[in-house]
Amino acid sequence: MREAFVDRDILTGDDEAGMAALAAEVRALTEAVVRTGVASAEAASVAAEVAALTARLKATRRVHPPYGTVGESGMERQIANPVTGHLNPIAPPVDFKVSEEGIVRAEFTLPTVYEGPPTFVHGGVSAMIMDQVLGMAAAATGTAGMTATLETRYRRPTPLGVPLTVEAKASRVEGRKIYADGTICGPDGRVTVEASAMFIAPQTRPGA
Ligand SMILES: CCCCCCCCCC(=O)SCCNC(=O)CCNC(=O)[C@H](O)C(C)(C)COP(=O)(O)OP(=O)(O)OC[C@H]1O[C@@H](n2cnc3c(N)ncnc32)[C@H](O)[C@@H]1OP(=O)(O)O
Repeated sequence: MREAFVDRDILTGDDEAGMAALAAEVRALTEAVVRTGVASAEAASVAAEVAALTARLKATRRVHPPYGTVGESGMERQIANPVTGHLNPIAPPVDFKVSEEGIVRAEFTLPTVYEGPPTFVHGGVSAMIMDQVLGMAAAATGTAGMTATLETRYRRPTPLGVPLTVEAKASRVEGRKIYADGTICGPDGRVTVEASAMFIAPQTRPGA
């Protein structure tokens, strides 16, 4: 996976904060779009203004999304990650903390833009969040890998607009394979989603 980390611009301090503020506004815009009740003429007028803003941002483009400065983990931070990335408007974003025991945990609330069944979270969104938290739990063993398998068991509908808890931990490492399990719980503490995944670490090249 190391190759994925080369040739990235690294944002620091004010630059990262400015881009995060932009992403937060676009996130709010996205939620406003799916819930707005304005007439179509007003929607068309707003669309023209948004197109002008998009053109301003496209005036300068990076080859790849940037990373943030190296965190306490010693790893570059993927600030445009679609789950955790403050720079990515499609990320909720979810702020994970990793304990010394390797438990990865976050509390988060998902707005309407992630709706699947009426008033509940889309199952693919839950799977995406689980993939991320399980991957981070695997990485907490000291070895990150690519998701090879991801099994989700949807026990109950996951509600929108209320605090949810997600948690994961690696269960074992077998050679290049790292196994992890996790859950999403509703505000009542009951499990809504269980997931298990297996990650495969990159093959070590001779001399690498
Ligand atoms: C702090 C950082 C936190 C990061 C969190 C990130 C979370 C998000 C992670 C992702 O979303 S990654 C994106 C989704 N996953 C992919 O796109 C993976 C696509 N698949 C691949 O790239 C390769 O198939 C893979 C790297 C998974 C494996 O390729 P390899 O060439 O390294 O595997 P290889 O053929 O050498 O097989 C090694 C072992 O794994 C087994 N294996 C390989 N792929 C498998 C698979 N898909 N399912 C089950 N077993 C698999 C294979 O049978 C074999 O078992 P044995 O050693 O027991 O013989």
